[in-house]
Amino acid sequence: MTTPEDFPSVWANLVTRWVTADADSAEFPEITPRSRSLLQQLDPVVVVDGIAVLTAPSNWVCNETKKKISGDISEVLERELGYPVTLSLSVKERTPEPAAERASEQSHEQGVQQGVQQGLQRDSETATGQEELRPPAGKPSVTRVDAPPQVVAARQDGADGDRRHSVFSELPPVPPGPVHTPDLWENMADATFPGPVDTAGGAVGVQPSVRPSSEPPSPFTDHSAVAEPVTVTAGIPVTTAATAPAAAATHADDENRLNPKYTFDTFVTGPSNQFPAAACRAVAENPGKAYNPLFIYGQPGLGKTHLLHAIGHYARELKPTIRVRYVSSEEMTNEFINAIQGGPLALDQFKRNYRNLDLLIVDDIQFLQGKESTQEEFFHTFNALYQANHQIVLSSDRPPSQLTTLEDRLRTRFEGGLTTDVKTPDLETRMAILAKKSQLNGAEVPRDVLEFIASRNESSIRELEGALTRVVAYCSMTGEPITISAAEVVVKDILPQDVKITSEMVIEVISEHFNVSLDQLTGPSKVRKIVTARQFGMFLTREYCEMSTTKIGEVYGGRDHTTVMHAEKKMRKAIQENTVIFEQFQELTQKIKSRARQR
Ligand SMILES: Nc1ncnc2c1ncn2[C@@H]1O[C@H](COP(=O)(O)OP(=O)(O)OP(=O)(O)O)[C@@H](O)[C@H]1O
Repeated sequence: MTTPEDFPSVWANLVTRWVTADADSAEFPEITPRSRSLLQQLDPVVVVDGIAVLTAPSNWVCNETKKKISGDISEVLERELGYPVTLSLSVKERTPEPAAERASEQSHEQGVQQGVQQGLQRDSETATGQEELRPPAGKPSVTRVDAPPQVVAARQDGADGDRRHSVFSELPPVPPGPVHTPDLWENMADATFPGPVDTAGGAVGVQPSVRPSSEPPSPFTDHSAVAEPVTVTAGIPVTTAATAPAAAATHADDENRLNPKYTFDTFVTGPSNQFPAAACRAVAENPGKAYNPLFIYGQPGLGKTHLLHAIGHYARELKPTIRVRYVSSEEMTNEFINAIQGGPLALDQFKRNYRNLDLLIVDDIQFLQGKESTQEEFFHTFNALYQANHQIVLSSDRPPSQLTTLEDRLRTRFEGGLTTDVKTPDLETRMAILAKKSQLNGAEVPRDVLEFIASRNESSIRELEGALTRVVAYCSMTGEPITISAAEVVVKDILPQDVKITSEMVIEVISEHFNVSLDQLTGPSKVRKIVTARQFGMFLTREYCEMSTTKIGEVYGGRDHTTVMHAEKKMRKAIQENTVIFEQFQELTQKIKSRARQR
């Protein structure tokens, strides 16, 4: 396996073979003289968790490479390394004084850091019409982890899992001091997330969204807040809240990432979720003592994320100094890669961020599957927190026993506490949830309309919320009162029961409707029509296919999950604000659903 250390030599060897290969070589795609020159100007930095980081000497080289040979590079690297690779390409920063060697190193590191961040957060590229960089169409973006050198060394020790040294195992102790800092949300909620939006007399609210990597779309949600990876400064082992230092504690509350709308107060309980909700409350009341770890699983869209955030809020309400952090496993992986790029200080800081917590909440842990080095680090973080009686809460779309490609030692840890599942809610509960959502968003929706919507789908609250939003938006736009007949117009084709929609069906309909090919949808084109079609496709897939943003990104040409999140956010907003888009959306939905019924 290629380690991050090996990557520069692997790259050098690859480039040499490629540029000297015959035009009809079976091993390498044909390369033009210009592409050859581009290739030779790239510097390899690292490959971690399936992301290969390269830097270019200038913007021009960077952009040309993205345009001309990024697909070929991914393909060739994938063959060479034996697993799918996503490219992260950035411009190597220049230092003003060439003699200042250290300055140059630092700026190179910054460039690398940016490179990883750019690679991992590509939604802004889509937003601004810049080039995207991705592996060839149909290839997954990040599926495999190369262990960092330290981790590999630890494995070669042959020590067992518990006693293995992690890359972060030898770190300085924490100096004492208080930990509480003001809640970022308290200060930022208004600025970041608009309040209820009144559309023509209606009451369509816009909720905050803070789930950076795999946030399920709420129909009232503005997904503009894609969280940035964290960059901090020094590393420490686990300590108790009472002894942690002020200086070291700035991160915990600022970075807790709790969505203010997801509390126990806004969570509706019923037979389907009573037990997990009670377990979550117990954990918030007695972190580290009640059930540790608490593992919640269930189908997408049934409220796991909501419960996870609620634990964090309630725990902080009961004990304001508690250090809490909510993170998705994808975000954690991204931070880990950034930390590796940042060198020892950043790695130490990464460790501090996680091991200095009293309550660590990790959502969608299934995405850790296949990411070996992140798993390795998480294993040590888990042990450190657990041994210090600090609480860990995890969620997944499946029980630990079905996380088949997760390392056994991690799976065993997950199974060591309380495992509980959120089930599909009954009609009463679904109605109560919709009523709560309407009330929270200031929309007055009659009970019979709530029942009508709630009875159309039982497997995803997210989908029901989507239908509710559309009904409210439709009535606002047309000035009609919210009645069953108005709801029927909107909902009849978007929530038919017993119809399974696949991403392939969505793509077929999108291709026909916009007259774009599959290659165009999954390719790099930035032509407006194709971008619109692609964004509609991603959004509709997210709405109807119960697929994570990561999986959807893979289907659409190996794009990053943040690109999908961006598309979702944009479409959701457009549907609520623009009648033409709303109608287009209705039409597409109708076509997709009727295609699904024909199969
Ligand atoms: N019991 C409930 N009470 C109130 N809202 C709920 C409830 N269950 C689900 N929801 C709402 O449904 C939406 C989707 O829920 P959530 O994101 O928590 O699902 P999830 O199970 O984490 O999905 P995924 O597995 O895709 O991450 C959210 O807006 C959430 O507030």
